[in-house]
Amino acid sequence: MPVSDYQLISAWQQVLKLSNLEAGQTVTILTSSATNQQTLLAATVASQSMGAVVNRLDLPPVNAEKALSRDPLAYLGTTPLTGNKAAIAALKESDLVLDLMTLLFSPEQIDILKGGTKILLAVEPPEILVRTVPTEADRTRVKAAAARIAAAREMTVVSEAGTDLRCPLGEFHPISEYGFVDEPGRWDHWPSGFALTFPNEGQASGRIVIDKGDILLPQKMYCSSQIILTVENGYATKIEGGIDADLLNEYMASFNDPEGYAISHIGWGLQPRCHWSTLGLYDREQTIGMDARAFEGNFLFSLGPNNEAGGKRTTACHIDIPLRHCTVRLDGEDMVRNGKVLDGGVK
Ligand SMILES: O=c1ccc(O)c[nH]1
Repeated sequence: MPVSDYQLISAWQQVLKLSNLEAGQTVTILTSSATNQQTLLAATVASQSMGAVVNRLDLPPVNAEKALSRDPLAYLGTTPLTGNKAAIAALKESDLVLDLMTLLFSPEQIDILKGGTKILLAVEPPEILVRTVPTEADRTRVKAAAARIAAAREMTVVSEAGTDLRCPLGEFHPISEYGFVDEPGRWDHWPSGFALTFPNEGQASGRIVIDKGDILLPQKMYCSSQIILTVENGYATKIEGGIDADLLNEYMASFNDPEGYAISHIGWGLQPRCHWSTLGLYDREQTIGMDARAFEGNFLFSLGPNNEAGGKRTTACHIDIPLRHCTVRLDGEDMVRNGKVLDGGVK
């Protein structure tokens, strides 16, 4: 249901304060044709209320003829910034970019962050943003979980449904997503609340069972039958099951890119204000499904790119798959047990 402009402006002011926005700094709000107009208004007013110099950079949409979905996270890599030197220059000159368009997993985003610019992605509907306004406590939990991942050499995941996955770690640093950008060069996503990393290139192995009720994104569907992934040398070499497996297989085959079958990020959800059931209450195009990615105790894995963490793999195909009822271990210690976050996983 709708939130008032006052509520959304207040939420943006809290996020900008947590992001250490200072008077006189430059904020550039990145928009495109799908940008939520109330979010744009609230981000603009909140930035101005804190004394920032505010710009808006509106870019024409791209990829519509290539993507099979209108979800901005469904077709990654090229963005309206690709080859757009003037736009990139403006963002590099900004202290803070509020991305109301979606740059995720783009080489341009990585390049802009290198110069110290902060980027905050925020494209969920206003009422979801207000419900999931980040807090210092979110940052504390997520960073503690990321520190556990940074110290680990192996993540293993098992479930009663039959998941039995082994991911050697160490090649990539973990990524904390807690909803605000408090350090120069940081990217984050509001809403969020999860820690993730990437398996060492080519080393993930075992089996992943996507069980009934587990979620496929960007399909935005709860599986009604099991999908069994065989994982060898870092790639899903077989995707087997019934109609749900057929839907996933056909969608991924449409990219005609073997790199789309690589295991991408792996981690677990830590956001108590996000819920597994929320996806079923929205039409597909009303949300990008961040409740599904961040709900506390999920095991979130994905297929596709790893350039976000410094890997070489860029592919347009990106599938996020949050699983319930998994046990996630780091070097043999339970972080999440059957879908419940334990002390180690930063309860
Ligand atoms: O915030 C996000 C969203 C999608 C994704 O794959 C990673 N992090």
